[in-house]
This record gives sequence, C-alpha cells and structure tokens, in this order.
Amino acid sequence: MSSSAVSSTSVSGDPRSVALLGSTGSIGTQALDVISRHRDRFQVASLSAGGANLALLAEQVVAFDVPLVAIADDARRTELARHIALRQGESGRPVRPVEILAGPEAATALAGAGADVVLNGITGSVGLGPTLAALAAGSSLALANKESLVVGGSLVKAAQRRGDQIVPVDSEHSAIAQCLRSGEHREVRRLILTASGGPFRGWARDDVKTVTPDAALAHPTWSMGPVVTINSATLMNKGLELIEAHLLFDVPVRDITVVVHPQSVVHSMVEFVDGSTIAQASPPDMRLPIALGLSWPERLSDVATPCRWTDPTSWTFEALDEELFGAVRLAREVAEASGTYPAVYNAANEECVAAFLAGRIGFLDIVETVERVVAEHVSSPALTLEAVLAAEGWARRRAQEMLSRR
Ligand SMILES: NC(=O)C1=CN([C@@H]2O[C@H](COP(=O)(O)OP(=O)(O)OC[C@H]3O[C@@H](n4cnc5c(N)ncnc54)[C@H](OP(=O)(O)O)[C@@H]3O)[C@@H](O)[C@H]2O)C=CC1
Ligand SMILES: CC(=O)[C@@H](O)[C@H](O)COP(=O)(O)O
Ligand SMILES: [Mn+2]
Repeated sequence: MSSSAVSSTSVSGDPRSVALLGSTGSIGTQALDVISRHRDRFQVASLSAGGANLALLAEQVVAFDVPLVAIADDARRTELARHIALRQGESGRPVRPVEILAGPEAATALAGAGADVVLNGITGSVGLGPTLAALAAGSSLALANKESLVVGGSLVKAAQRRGDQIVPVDSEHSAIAQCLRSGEHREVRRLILTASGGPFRGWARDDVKTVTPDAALAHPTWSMGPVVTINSATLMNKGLELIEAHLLFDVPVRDITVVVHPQSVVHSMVEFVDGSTIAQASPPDMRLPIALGLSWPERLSDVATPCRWTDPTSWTFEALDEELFGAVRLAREVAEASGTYPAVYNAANEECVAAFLAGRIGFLDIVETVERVVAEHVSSPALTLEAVLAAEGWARRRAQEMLSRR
C-alpha cells in the first residue's frame, strides 16, 4: 500500500461479499461481531478454519447463512456436516445447502473464489497460499496474517493486481495506513512502531528464563490467539511487524523505529520530513482495524469506544533495548538480507513457539534457537514459492533437531 493509494471502491452500495479465513479465532470472531452490526454492508460468502472447533464453526455458518465452508482437517468433514445439520435444525429457519471443502488446500480455494474482500485471519505461514490466491483473484485482502507477507516478501508484493489491494489489519499497520492518508510517501521520514513490551517488560533476563507458558500468555493489553501472544512476549511479534511494515509501506528498516508504549493506545506513528508526527490512537480493540480492513477506505460508524480525552491518563514511550530483545535486532538483519531469510526466521519461530507451549523448551530458547537456525541458513538466489517452501521445511527440521538436543 502506498501513502496515496486510497481505493475508489465504496461499501455504500451493494453489500461486500467477505471470505473469512480463520473464523473461529480471535480475529475471526471479532470480524463476525463487526459484520453482525453491519449486515447491510457485508454478506459472508465463506468461512474457513482449521477444524479444531466444529461446534463454533457450524454455529457461525448457520448464524450468517453461509453457503460455503472449509476446514483444513480432512478427517473431520463428516463431523462438520453433522454439526451444521444439527444447528440448522435448531435454528427453525429454512435449510439451504452448505458446500463443505476439506483438506490443506481448502482455505486457498476459498480465498481464490473471488469474494470482494478476503480477510486472512489464519495463524502462521500456512496463510501464504490463501494470501496469494486472494491477490490473484483480484479480491481486496484484509491482512491480519502477517506471517504470509513476511515469508512471501516480494512474491506477495508482486502478486498484487493494484496498489491498494492489501489493507493491513494488524493494529500498528492499520494505524500507519491511516496516518499515511494525510501525506505522500516522499514526505515520510520514519515510521514509529509501538510495542506493548509484553508481560515481561522490565524483567531481568535471569527471571524470564523460567517463565511458564501461562505467564507468557497473559498479555497486558490484548486478548489474542496463543501464537501471536507468545510472539508478543518474546518480541518476535514486533520483529515480524517490522518486516511487515518495511514491505507494506516501502520504508527501509533503518527508518523504522520501535518504541515501547505499554498502554497500547497509540498504535503507531508516521514522522514526516518537516518534523510533524501523526499518530493513530484508540483504546486497544481489534474490531477497529478489522472493520477498516473490511470497509476500506470508508469508516463504519460506532465500531469501538474512542479515547476519553477529558479523563486524566498518561501515555509513556521508551526506547526498546534491541540488544536485550534479540528478536527485533534479528528481524532487521533478516529483512536486510531478504531472500528466504524472513521465511526461515518465521518458520523456526513457529516450531519453537509450539515447543514452548507444549512445555518442551524454556522461554529464552525460542529466540536463541531462531537466531541459530537463521545463522546456518544460506538463502536461495531467487525468491520463488518453491524456494520459500523449501527454506521453511529446512528451518522447521533444523529447529526441531536443535530443540531435541536441549
Ligand atoms: N488476535 C489478534 O488480536 C491479532 C492477530 N493478528 C494476526 O492474525 C492472525 C490470527 O491470529 P488470531 O486470531 O489471534 O489466532 P487464533 O489462534 O485465535 O485463530 C487462528 C484461526 O486460524 C484457523 N486455522 C488454523 N490453521 C488453519 C489452516 N491450516 N487453515 C485454515 N484455518 C486455520 C484456526 O482454526 P481452528 O479454530 O480450527 O484451529 C482459527 O480460526 C495471526 O497471523 C496473528 O498474528 C494480528 C494482530 C492482532
Ligand atoms: C493487536 C496487535 O496488533 C498485536 O499484534 C499487538 O501488536 C500485540 O502487542 P505487542 O506485540 O505490541 O505486545
Ligand atoms: Mn500488531
């Protein structure tokens, strides 16, 4: 997305059709909450999930009268059909047929079906196929799944059919996109990416060593899915977001500053060449960037509670110690190196987060292992989808080997 790239399409006319990927997750359920308040603006064309929560998925299918649904877990197709039939029976409404797709490629098929908007709320780089499919189909891509942009890099950018096709849903990037509406790209001096600092902000390294998954899952300001929450605690989330911002807004990583803002009210800022800084502020509520992702460039009314400027409050900002929080320093290095390095950074992290949540490794092992895997990697000269997938496979295996020796 460029600073001047504001779509001319409008949500004021016919309802926009929405393919919602990851509908049972934190982003997905909040997106349905937004849509439920704006039924005249959106029509849910399809839903997709992994398959872990079939009861919720079936409830969503019936509540939003969705004709097409997909799950990644092939073995649960019949069970999903049963759940949907049960819910349809309970609803007392006329039953319309629901097509069910199942298997690892099912979300990609939905994403490529040509909905007006594809909201990618899947967790992990498994979201890459759907991201590329949505762009190829010409849909507007409301992107929460930052991993797909980070691992796909220039492949994802090249897949865009128009400059404004990707609308960021990540709160910081939505904030930057909003700030950029008031200036031209050539007028931007730097982006300031805010970070809450996570649950261990200010802790000594020795104390963090023994933290449990439950402690790391207690995010101070946001309620999110487990992977992004652990990534916030390790600051890997901010590393991924640094790369995401660099790719989305074409700003060199050296011109992106990370600042710790524990209140999570200022979601990010843009500093312009004349010394002016524009910030976007709102109490932490993901429905706001989700709504904007769905309705861009228009704003929907009354999506979230605004700041109460007359209440006494304080916002604080401080520098991030990037030496102590190696994840952000490493993100700068992999972004500069580009090629398949960002894919390796993310894939190794996904393996480490799963191992940490399973209680198999310690908290500090996550970033240490990612750094070791990245250090061993040799990027392919050309960035192709095959090269990305091969690098990811290698990184996952290498991380597993390192973790099993601990
Ligand atoms: N939550 C938040 O506030 C924010 C999230 N993000 C980003 O948004 C994305 C989603 O995060 P979040 O909602 O927290 O994650 P959750 O873990 O809450 O939800 C993940 C969703 O993805 C689905 N899913 C998992 N694997 C697959 C698959 N192979 N195919 C299709 N669907 C799949 C899950 O289905 P199932 O239930 O069946 O497992 C679930 O619906 C991440 O990239 C995250 O970094 C960014 C900013 C804020
Ligand atoms: C809500 C959102 O966008 C998350 O990605 C958020 O950024 C997590 O917070 P921190 O990573 O700043 O702790
Ligand atoms: Mn974010």
